[in-house]
Amino acid sequence: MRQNQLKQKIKQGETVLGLFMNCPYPAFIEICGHAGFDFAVIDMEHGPLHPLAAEDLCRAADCSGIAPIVRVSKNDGPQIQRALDIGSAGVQVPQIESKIDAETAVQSAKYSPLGTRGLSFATRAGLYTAAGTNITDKLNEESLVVIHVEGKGGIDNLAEIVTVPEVDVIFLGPYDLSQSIGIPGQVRDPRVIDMMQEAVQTIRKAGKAAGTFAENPEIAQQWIDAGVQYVALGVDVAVFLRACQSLVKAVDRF
Ligand SMILES: C[C@H](O)CC(=O)C(=O)O
Repeated sequence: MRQNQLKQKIKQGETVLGLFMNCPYPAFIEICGHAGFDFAVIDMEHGPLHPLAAEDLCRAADCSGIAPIVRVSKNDGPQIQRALDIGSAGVQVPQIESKIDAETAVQSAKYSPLGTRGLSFATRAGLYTAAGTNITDKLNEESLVVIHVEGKGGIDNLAEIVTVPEVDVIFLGPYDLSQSIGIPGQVRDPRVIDMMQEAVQTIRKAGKAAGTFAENPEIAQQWIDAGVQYVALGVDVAVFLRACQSLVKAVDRF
């Protein structure tokens, strides 16, 4: 899948499946593409990734047609710009609490006239040599903007947040949501699930795509059935941990 096909798929109402990547090893993201994932979230919020490693992950993603999306550590213009300059197909911006937060994220992600993203083509996204050409409209069109609503404040302001143009996906973070209502980590608690289900309806009614995180395929399926289109199924390190645990458990060592 070419990078911009992710956005097309989402716009056509298809469900897309990805996972979070914390590991800097390019082969892992390439393998995820071969496995059939549509996107990988290169996690610069909770992962230990250096920008050079993130750029190599974007490069490796292109080898197997998986769309690399960078999650920045906060709603910060320079970070969002760099994430797109290194060749990601889009950005995920955490902790959006208000309409102004969402507008700020869009401004940082888009070139004029939609935003204030700084312009240099001496970047991977600019193919290093594209100076003098006019591809800002194309890059604006292709870049995917995913915002995280993951606190009670964001949920309270969701009806306004969903009106912001150029936001493609509103990602509900179950862990941060659970923490924001005083039950940290209890992502299967009905209070979290009810809040998320209601949010999915608000997002869909506004014509946006809803996204979320699922720890396993059963939970992913439940959210897909509830109308979530952009599903991050696990985190690379946790997937590796579970695989290691099942190997160790499978051998009888007396
Ligand atoms: C795997 C992610 O960190 C999920 C997330 O953002 C959440 O709050 O949940």
